[in-house]
Amino acid sequence: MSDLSSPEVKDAKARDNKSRLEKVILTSDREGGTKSSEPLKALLPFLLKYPYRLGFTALFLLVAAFAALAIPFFAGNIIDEGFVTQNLGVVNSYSLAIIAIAGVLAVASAARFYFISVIGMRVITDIRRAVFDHLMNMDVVFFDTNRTGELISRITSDVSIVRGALDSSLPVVLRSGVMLAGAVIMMFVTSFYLASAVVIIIPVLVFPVVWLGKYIRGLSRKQQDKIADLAALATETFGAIKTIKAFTREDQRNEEYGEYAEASYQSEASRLLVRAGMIAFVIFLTASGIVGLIWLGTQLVSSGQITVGELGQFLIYAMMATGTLTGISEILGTLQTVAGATERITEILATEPSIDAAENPIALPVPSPATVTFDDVHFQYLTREDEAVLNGISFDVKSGETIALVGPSGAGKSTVFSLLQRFYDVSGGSIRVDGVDVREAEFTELRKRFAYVEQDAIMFSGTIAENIRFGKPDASDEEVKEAARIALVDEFVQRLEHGYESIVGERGVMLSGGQKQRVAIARALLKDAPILLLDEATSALDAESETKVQQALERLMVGRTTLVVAHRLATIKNADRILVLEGGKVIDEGTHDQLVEKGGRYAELAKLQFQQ
Ligand SMILES: Nc1ncnc2c1ncn2[C@@H]1O[C@H](COP(=O)(O)OP(=O)(O)OP(=O)(O)O)[C@@H](O)[C@H]1O
Repeated sequence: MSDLSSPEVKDAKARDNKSRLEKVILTSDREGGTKSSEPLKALLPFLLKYPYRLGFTALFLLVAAFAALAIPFFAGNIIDEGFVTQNLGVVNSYSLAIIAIAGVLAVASAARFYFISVIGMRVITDIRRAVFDHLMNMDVVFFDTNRTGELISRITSDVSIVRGALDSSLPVVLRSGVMLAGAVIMMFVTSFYLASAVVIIIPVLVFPVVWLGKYIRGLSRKQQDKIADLAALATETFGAIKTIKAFTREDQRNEEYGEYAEASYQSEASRLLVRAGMIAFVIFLTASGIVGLIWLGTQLVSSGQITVGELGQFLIYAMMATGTLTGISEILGTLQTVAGATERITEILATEPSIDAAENPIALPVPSPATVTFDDVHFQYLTREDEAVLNGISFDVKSGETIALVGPSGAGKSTVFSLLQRFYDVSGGSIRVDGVDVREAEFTELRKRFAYVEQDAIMFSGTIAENIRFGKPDASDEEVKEAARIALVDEFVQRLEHGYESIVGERGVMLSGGQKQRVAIARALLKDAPILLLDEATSALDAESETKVQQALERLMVGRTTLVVAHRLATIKNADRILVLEGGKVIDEGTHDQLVEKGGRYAELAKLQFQQ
């Protein structure tokens, strides 16, 4: 104890807690976004997984670009030979050549479109799966800290933005890049003098475009953050719709949503304004450049330095080049949005669990002795460092014993369950399950030892059968029905039109509180774990439901070691031992009768809590 309270130890622990907490917090929420200028690079590993498809895309891209570049060359020759020298035979063959090239261009463009769109969708699917997989492996602290709606927004809205870019912007950028290079080369081949004039204009266009692009990226990031705020607010609101209606808070929620939506609109409007300015700038400069070229070209034609056909040919190449520049400038704006979105997605991938898996896990003994030991356990939540929830708790639960945890609200009873399943790590002391420190055991193996019945029975959208089968995915229909029968689910299912195939609704809204609890008990029965963690519901059920749930629970407890956060006198009386928790410590221990006789804190609590 003395070690734990020394200032050095406390400092070291505070530092350790801070670094563990930082690992799970999304960067943008921590410091308003990273300043890294290259979040798009994070997409590369996802793209490079498909070298063949990329190869085909590049091939068709080049074929299409060459075909497009060849057309003006023949067109120039048609002008010179057809108009100027009136050689109509050559015009015919050039025309046929142009049609053949157009055919190649058409096929190559279609193939390029197909390959690149499919890669885009493939990459997006991979990203979505990688992010969800990562989230599934994050610990409870992560979900305590980050808003659900925000996470949903990142894996839907942000991922869609990246998808849009891979689908439409990336092909244009690649195509424009190749076309620009090809057009510039052909311009030099056609007229070195005129091409040099163009090369002077390009940087004047490119620099402001790049500079504005960076500015737009900041704005896009802000816009996406605002959308995440919207999603977070909506998710919370829909999840609490009854409370909101009961407290008649619809207007307030509407107002808040309106504020966020307007803020999102404002930041998008400023981004669009900058982009619009950028487009105007580029169009004006390119148009002026073309006029300048025509003027210069006409001088060269009249002085006989180039032919009319060459000037026509050159102008088509110049327009192609400036056309691609206009496209690129628009897309640079889009790419900045994508960079913002990619950043928000990769931030999720960069988070790490605050709890480390055991490096060399120790196997839990088989068969399970079903024992639990708390040895001087200290604990505070990382997110609330100054509040010690458990302050040196020690107790043993023997095989087959039923232990009731009682204590005032906030005493840390549910926390004991979270620690047992290693949702959080203890700050001091140790917890052993079946003789093995929970930090040394493998997560899945440890969690298989427990059947956890939560205070609010959690239901998943789907049927009653699916909800029960959650306890053992490979259970046969017979096993599901058997569990349902023991947990007294069968009784009410019989009365439903679709029986076990009845839909429970989102979060089980179509079932009553007592029915949900019985489904949760059937689920736990099916899991058939050796240790039962039971967080009894505090919400009052009617007498009949209460009795049914109680009966179902008693059947579930048979032959299992049970730890129960008890709110019912019946449970308390049946317990082998009661642990009284208060101020983060076990302040008393014994059977109900012993503790009542003692007349201490338990007697007071019992009087208040279990009078009825
Ligand atoms: N995820 C969390 N993050 C931070 N603090 C938490 C978290 N969960 C619980 N706490 C705090 O830890 C303390 C113990 O909570 P716990 O839920 O274990 O109490 P309890 O004894 O089960 O209470 P009740 O009987 O009201 O359910 C409380 O002060 C609570 O505010």
